[in-house]
Amino acid sequence: MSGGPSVCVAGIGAVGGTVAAMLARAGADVSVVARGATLAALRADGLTLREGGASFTCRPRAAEQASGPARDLVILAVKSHQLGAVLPAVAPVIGPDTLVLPIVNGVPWWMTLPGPDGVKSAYPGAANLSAANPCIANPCAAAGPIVDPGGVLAGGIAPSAILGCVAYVFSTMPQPGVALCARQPRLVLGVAEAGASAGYSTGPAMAAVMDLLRAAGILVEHSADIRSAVWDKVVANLATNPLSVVCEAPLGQLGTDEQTRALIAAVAREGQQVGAACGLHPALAPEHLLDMVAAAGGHDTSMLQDYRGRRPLELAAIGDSVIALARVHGIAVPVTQTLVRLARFKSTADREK
Ligand SMILES: NC(=O)C1=CN([C@@H]2O[C@H](COP(=O)(O)OP(=O)(O)OC[C@H]3O[C@@H](n4cnc5c(N)ncnc54)[C@H](OP(=O)(O)O)[C@@H]3O)[C@@H](O)[C@H]2O)C=CC1
Ligand SMILES: CC(C)(CO)C(=O)C(=O)O
Repeated sequence: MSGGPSVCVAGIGAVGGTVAAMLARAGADVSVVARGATLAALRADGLTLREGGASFTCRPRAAEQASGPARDLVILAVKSHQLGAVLPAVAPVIGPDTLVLPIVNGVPWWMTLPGPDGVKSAYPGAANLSAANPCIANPCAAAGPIVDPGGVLAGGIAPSAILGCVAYVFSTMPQPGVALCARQPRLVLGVAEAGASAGYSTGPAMAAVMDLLRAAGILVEHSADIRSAVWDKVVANLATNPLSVVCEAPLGQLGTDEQTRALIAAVAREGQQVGAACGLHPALAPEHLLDMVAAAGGHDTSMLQDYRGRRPLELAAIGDSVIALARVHGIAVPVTQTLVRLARFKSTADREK
């Protein structure tokens, strides 16, 4: 990345709106991909970020389809199940030197996870990936088809371009084009693909992205084991997001009530067992997770925001993928399954009314 970095942010909701505005405020050349009411609001009134008592408005170039020269950085900030559909809108600005930063919850499509036999199985992108990149020996066999149906993402984004990312963000979008950020966003970044040790050179470019994000006011950490860092966040979301929908309660309430604390701890333990069986090293102790949840106060999880907005829930990447991996490894996850089922029932039943 040289000169002024150019960034395209796809998905201007709570997270994309926050990050795009922070980058624009720091002087980056920001363009955005948006649609519908959000696109109309961006064109009419620009993008506004509210944090603390402050408000900042910028006017990034906004379109349904990105165009122009390849960008230094493309940020994907849509729900996991929306990634496949948004990819064609940003593909024209992903060049050979573009880095792609997905700020997305759940088990990521790029994550390599061996099955119990350590052998790759029928993951749709597996054949292509392995031919293009011999380092990807064991794509996430059980979760791949769930988080990347048809292998669209695996086939469309070079593994070496992807920056692994874990997002600790507390944002909402109360009206189209207006992002509300409750506390300073924190991102953990790491080389996503399995081939770091085999000559991929995302290191210096990743450092430039980290500097850019820091200059924008985001807390940025590096993880040498991004897959385990991702798993900690998967577990946190698994333990709180479906439960937040079932209870229709903000995080702080879930983290202080004895009944819901017991459920959070039970799901966290199940999720950690699955991660450990996948060869990961989850480090987030259930007690620490409970403290974090209790400290989150009145914030609604992104899944509860979707439920309240009558939008589909991100249950595939956050719930189904973990349940599928548990099945492959022969691990029982009864509390997780129950909460995922209840959240799905509740959201589907409500949307059908
Ligand atoms: N909100 C939060 O605080 C946190 C969220 N996350 C994760 O970050 C990711 C993004 O979440 P969040 O920002 O909350 O989600 P939002 O639903 O608020 O934002 C997603 C945005 O992407 C847009 N979008 C989706 N598909 C397309 C498309 N094809 N073309 C153009 N725009 C599109 C949506 O538009 P439309 O409204 O038209 O569908 C929406 O504006 C998720 O994985 C979430 O779990 C992680 C940490 C915290
Ligand atoms: C729990 C939280 C807010 C943490 O960043 C999150 O990831 C979400 O809302 O989905």
